Amino acid sequence: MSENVRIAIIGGSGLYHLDNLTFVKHVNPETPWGFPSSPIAICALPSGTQVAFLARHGSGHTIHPSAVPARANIAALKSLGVRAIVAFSAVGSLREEIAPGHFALPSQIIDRTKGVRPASFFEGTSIVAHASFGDPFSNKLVSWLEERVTKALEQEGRGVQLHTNKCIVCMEGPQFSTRAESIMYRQWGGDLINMSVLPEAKLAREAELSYALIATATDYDAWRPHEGAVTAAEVFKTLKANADTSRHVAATVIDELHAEITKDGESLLLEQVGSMAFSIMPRSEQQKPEDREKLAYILPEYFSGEQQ
Ligand SMILES: CSC[C@H]1O[C@H](OP(=O)(O)O)[C@H](O)[C@@H]1O
Ligand SMILES: Nc1ncnc2[nH]cnc12
Repeated sequence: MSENVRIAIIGGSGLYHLDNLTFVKHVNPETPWGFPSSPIAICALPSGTQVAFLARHGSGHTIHPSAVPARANIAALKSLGVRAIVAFSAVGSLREEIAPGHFALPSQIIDRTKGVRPASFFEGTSIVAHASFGDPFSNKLVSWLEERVTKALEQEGRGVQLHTNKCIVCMEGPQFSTRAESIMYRQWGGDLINMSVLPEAKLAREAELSYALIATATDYDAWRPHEGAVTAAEVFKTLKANADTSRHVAATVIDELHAEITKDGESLLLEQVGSMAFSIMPRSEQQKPEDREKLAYILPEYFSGEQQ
């Protein structure tokens, strides 16, 4: 079910719709990994450019971070024709200078999930692949966004600062970290913490989609010695303002991003396209046809048609 939509926005806690854009319709593709978190809203800018919006935890925030159907989400977006994802996430700050209300573009991830989330499209199949993940975000998309998001924040005029080149820790949750863990993550080089960037970023990589995260800080987690540890109530205080700014940022960058990724010739922003060619283990004689069919949903270039 291909729509004429090349960009997706994934909304996290507090960001459940893009009501600053014109709603066109909902689509709800069933993928080989089930249905996405909620129906995907196709929205339009005044120029006519369309964007797919998906609420990570469902539109009523009913899905726990460990239970987000990330494979279905990424597969569904790819099936619509999406090539680049800009994901938003409410995060804790592990650094004094990243205050609640600030935004950040991370460039690295430390994985503290506990192996309970399916993290690969290849899991459970007869096909083995090892995607390259040293640079877990699409560097070109991230640096492209840096300038545009900075401009969008200045234009909004609320004084929201953008931090770049940060490292985000992804923990399992749903409980927040202990003080000891929070201090340890700082020592490891962590700057931000959330419960959602993984496996989302890994799956986007396997599906050859460009993926960047805009982290929106809500709290200082639990590392500050003379301050209380984070509570959900504290997070809620900044969610609405962060969501308003996120909608403004999204609406500001989408047209230019769409033009960039659909321009003639190789777009600089589609650096992931073709990357899985060297990640799939080549001894293909024993690959099961039903597994190839399943994987063709996200990677038709490699798995549809006759086995080589
Ligand atoms: C509501 S606090 C914890 C919750 O918020 C973040 O969600 P998201 O990344 O979808 O914005 C964090 O990752 C946790 O899931
Ligand atoms: N302190 C925190 N830890 C994990 N996820 C979060 N999301 C928002 N704040 C968080």
